[in-house]
Order: sequence, then structure tokens, then C-alpha cells
Amino acid sequence: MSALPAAILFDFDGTLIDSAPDILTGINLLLDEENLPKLDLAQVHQFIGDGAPMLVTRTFAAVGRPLDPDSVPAMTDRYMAIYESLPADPGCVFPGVAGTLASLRESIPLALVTNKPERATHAVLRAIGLDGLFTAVVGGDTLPTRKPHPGPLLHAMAQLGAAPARTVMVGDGANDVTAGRAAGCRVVCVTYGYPRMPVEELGADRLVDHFHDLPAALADLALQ
Ligand SMILES: O=C(O)COP(=O)(O)O
Ligand SMILES: [Mg+2]
Repeated sequence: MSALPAAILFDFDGTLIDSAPDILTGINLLLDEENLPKLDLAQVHQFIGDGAPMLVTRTFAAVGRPLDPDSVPAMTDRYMAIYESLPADPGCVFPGVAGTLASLRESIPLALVTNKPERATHAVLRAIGLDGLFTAVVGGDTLPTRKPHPGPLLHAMAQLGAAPARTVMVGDGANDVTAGRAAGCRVVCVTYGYPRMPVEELGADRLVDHFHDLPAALADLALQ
């Protein structure tokens, strides 16, 4: 990449926000309704990143009552109703995120590409004061495909008018890297998220330990 990116696409859970505690609260309320035992935070970290239906599927398998595939959509709807009824913790934004995004946005259009369902994504963005920063927001149910499919990234780039070769995807897990590569983007991963495998093995172009290191990583990519 010979210049600063034409656009930056961001993952949400594990990259911009430490959403696992709020997700755990919602999942445990659902399990309580079903008279099932609670999950702990370490389990939820392992279950986030592939969208709400997969979160619910993994949860019920973990507590010993695997769901019939036909019952996953209704159970997911119930989970999302609970999750959306809970106020998102404004303190869940990772350090450095708000200031860095505000500064990047002055010169580069930003988009959010998450596997979290779109309506809940907008609600959380409002609750944490990050709404208005993103020119495009693509959720896990916005399109028929979700990450690791490149479709949501291509959709966001089309909305931003940005060429993939000049766009950077910033995420925390394998889905972000796979989707970013398939879409033709460069990829930066944060090392503090919910990766489910060693971050060094994700295959990102750059790793950042802290969100405020992102502009330097972008500048470093631009020198290549
Ligand atoms: O799995 C989810 O619901 C969201 O995960 P993501 O924001 O990391 O894509
Ligand atoms: Mg993530």
C-alpha cells in the first residue's frame, strides 16, 4: 500500500469493545429461564465472534443440552431480546478506541463490520457514544453471509467507495483475517481480543497490543 488507507473496516466485539461481560449477563439470564447452569466469562470468550446463532448453539452444547438445529432461530431471538433489553456498559470500550477513531475519521472513512446482529450493534453504538463515527455499519444479519465470508466487507467498501487494495480490516480473530484476505484487504489484528487461537498464528499483516498503536501500524503498512 503506497498511501494511507482509503477506508478502514473495524470488527466490534473484542476489537473496539470488551462486550463479553454484557454478553455473559444476557446468556446467563437465558440459561436461567431454561433452568440450566450458568456459563463463566472464559467460556463466553470462546463462544463470541461467529454471530449470535453460533453463540447460542455453543452455549447450549456447553451446558449439556445441545439444541436441535430447528430450535436455534427461536432461541437466538429470545437471547437477542434479552441482550437488547440490557443497557450496554459504556465502560466496555477498550482504552484508546474513542480518541483514535475520532482522529482517524478526520481523514479516512470508517466502517463497522461485525457478526453481531445489526439492530443490537446500533443500540450498543448509541449506548457507548460511538454512533456517528462510522459511514457504514454491517451486522451479522445485514446480508445472507457473515464473516469469514468477504461479502460484508465488500458491501461496506462499496458503501464507502473504497477499493479493497487500499482498505484495511482491523479485527481480533480468524474470521476477520479470513474475510479481509478474501476481500483483498490488508489486515491488522489487536492482541487483546477474543481470538480463540494464538494471535501470532492469525496471519495478520500487523499486530497491535493497544488500540492507540493503530495509526503507527497503518503508517508502517503504507511504507510497504
Ligand atoms: O459474534 C458476534 O456476535 C460478534 O463478533 P464480532 O463483532 O467479533 O464480529
Ligand atoms: Mg471480534
